[in-house]
Amino acid sequence: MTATVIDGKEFAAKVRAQVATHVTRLKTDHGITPGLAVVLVGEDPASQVYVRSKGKMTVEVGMKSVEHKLDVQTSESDLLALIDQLNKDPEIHGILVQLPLPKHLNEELVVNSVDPAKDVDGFHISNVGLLGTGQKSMVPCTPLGCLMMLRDHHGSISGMNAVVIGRSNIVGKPMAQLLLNDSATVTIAHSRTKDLADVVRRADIVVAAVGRPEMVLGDWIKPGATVIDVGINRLDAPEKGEGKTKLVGDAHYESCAAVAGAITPVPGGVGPMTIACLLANTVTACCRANGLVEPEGLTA
Ligand SMILES: Nc1nc(=O)c2c([nH]1)NC[C@@H]1CN(c3ccc(C(=O)N[C@@H](CCC(=O)O)C(=O)O)cc3)C=[N+]21
Repeated sequence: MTATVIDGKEFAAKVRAQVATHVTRLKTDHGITPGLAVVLVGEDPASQVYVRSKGKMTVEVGMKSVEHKLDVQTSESDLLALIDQLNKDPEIHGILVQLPLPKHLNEELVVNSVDPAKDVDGFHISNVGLLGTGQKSMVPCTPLGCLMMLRDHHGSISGMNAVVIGRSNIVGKPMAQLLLNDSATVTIAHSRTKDLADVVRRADIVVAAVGRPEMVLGDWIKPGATVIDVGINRLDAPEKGEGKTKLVGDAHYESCAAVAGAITPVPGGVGPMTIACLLANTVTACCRANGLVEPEGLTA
């Protein structure tokens, strides 16, 4: 069997088009422009590229984009003061603090200082608790994007066996909660799981989010299963020329695609959906802030 490729790039473009429609409606019917603020501390080149592409797409869907680039040595109190200012700013509906932060800053404290209603990353402890109890919350962008692709591909995932590999607060844990809320049978596995290959072989849905390049192999995959590859690993690619690099996922694409029923590629899979969901979350936050009906299909 050769897997159906789930095209995250195409799907993300559709999600962004839906977002744009809602932005237009908010502007023309209510005179409101959703605004997203992104805070970047330090000058990590990969983060800068990512922040730029977010800013561009935010503007493309008609929203207001604000970028705050702070020096790598910014103090915690200065960062918290900026977050406080953004929390109070009525033109800002979503706030994202790019992670990881430089070592001298307390990430938990910073994340929990964002107004939960503007927490478009869904990392605030209130949103984590709401998601964990099946209540309305802001949902982390990467898992939300994965859920949208799974729902689209399968219609319903109720009763399916899902194995999430990885237990991070950013992907693994919220992914498991979302799958559970959709009535999948969920196993959270990780690098220390005993007989990991055998655990994965039972899965109808495999979400690979361990952060180890090409770790999940084709012979771990149940024939016909769906593989969602969250990993984005940049590896040296001397075969492409000196100094060249390539992106690979946490799943070994060729061997998995030979067995799976469906698979997301890297690049062009989960990554673009993450950004689309960030924009979707900003519209959702804007609607909730203004007591308006929130868009269907853009939330969990
Ligand atoms: N508070 C916070 N929220 C985040 O959501 C967050 C963050 N911090 N820190 C950094 C990571 C990284 N991240 C990516 C999103 C999309 C692509 C993406 O679209 N990647 C393209 C490839 C891009 C390329 O070619 O390099 C793809 O997979 O097709 C990548 C990386 C969000 N992050």
